[in-house]
Amino acid sequence: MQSVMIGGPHLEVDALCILRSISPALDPTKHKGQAGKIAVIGGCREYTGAPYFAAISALKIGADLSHVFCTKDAAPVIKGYSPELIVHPLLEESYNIREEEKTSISKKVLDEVDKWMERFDCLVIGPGLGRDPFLLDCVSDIMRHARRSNVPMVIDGDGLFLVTNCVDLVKGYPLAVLTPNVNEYKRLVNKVLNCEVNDQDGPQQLLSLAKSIGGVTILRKGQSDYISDGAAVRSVSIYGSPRRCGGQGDILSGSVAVYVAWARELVSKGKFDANPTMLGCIAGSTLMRKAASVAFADKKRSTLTTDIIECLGRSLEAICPVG
Ligand SMILES: NC(=O)C1=CN([C@@H]2O[C@H](COP(=O)(O)OP(=O)(O)OC[C@H]3O[C@@H](n4cnc5c(N)ncnc54)[C@H](O)[C@@H]3O)[C@@H](O)[C@H]2O)[C@@H](O)CC1
Ligand SMILES: Nc1ncnc2c1ncn2[C@@H]1O[C@H](COP(=O)(O)OP(=O)(O)OP(=O)(O)O)[C@@H](O)[C@H]1O
Ligand SMILES: [Mg+2]
Repeated sequence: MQSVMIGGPHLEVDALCILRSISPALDPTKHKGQAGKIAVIGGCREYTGAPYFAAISALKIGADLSHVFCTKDAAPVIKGYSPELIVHPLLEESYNIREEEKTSISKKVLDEVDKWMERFDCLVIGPGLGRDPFLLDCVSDIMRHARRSNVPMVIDGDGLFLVTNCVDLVKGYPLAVLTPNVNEYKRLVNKVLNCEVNDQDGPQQLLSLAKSIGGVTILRKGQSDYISDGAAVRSVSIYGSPRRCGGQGDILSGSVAVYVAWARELVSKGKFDANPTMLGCIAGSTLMRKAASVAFADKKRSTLTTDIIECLGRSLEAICPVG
């Protein structure tokens, strides 16, 4: 069993070693699906880019199948971005339904999503989800079902808005990963720890937050990404770019989802002695930051999220050649 050193007394980890150890070889004996099946739950009338960014990033990193569960308005738009994605127009927003049909529709949404649930190796909940109360209630039920099926879930974007207002959805669930940005982290600390973010001892506060929620892994995004499961704290500072265009967190959520799925399989086979969600966050963050640096080297100030997505493949190849 390879007990990968995921950081000594200091917090920085050997991120490249972990990324190489988790990235699977392309095994000719494997069949479609075995390299990972990811589902993004997000995409509404207001946002269609974020779920696309998360889902296509998962595919470009190496998942075999990438699904998007979104609202009927968002589906044709996201389908139009790419034939590679399997887009399910199943979610509903309040403006589109009558009060008296809410119960039947939320049951129908849950039944439809549930038909797929067991097949997924990791969910990404929140990119471009929006904040419609009815939609968020349906997603809450989907999360409860995912927990019962032991499906890992990366919570990002408006999924963090949902979880911050209802922490019990992830409380005590070790397969939950939260990926807050600066705003989302501040709101989570305010709500759960009932205090302000204190960067005098940021890692300790992050560890307390993860411990207080119980079991979850939190990836606090920033100039360095800090990661804690309530037991340990690690950081990833390698690579990265000074460009802060919107959408990079969506790439990260798709990247972490694939790596959590791959790490979980290796840990279940006894090949690693570490928390798969910690490993997945370290690897997912490293690859996203490498791709951002490669894209920035080329596009500089005009670097966009779509440029970074196009650099995912060559960035992984540079670190972990497919041979
Ligand atoms: N191209 C796209 O489609 C993109 C869509 N995105 C999606 O946009 C949505 C919002 O993401 P952001 O990164 O902008 O979210 P933020 O939480 O950083 O900010 C959203 C806005 O809402 C406010 N806000 C958020 N939560 C609040 C709360 N609880 N109380 C009061 N004000 C609050 C913030 O101050 C800010 O003005 C997410 O679903 C995200 O996935 C982003 O990922 C960027 C790219
Ligand atoms: N100041 C920074 N310097 C270098 N890299 C950064 C910096 N801030 C964030 N990052 C990197 O960019 C990634 C995305 O973080 P960001 O804070 O942009 O997420 P976000 O706001 O959720 O993005 P999105 O617009 O997709 O919602 C992080 O994983 C982190 O590695
Ligand atoms: Mg975000």
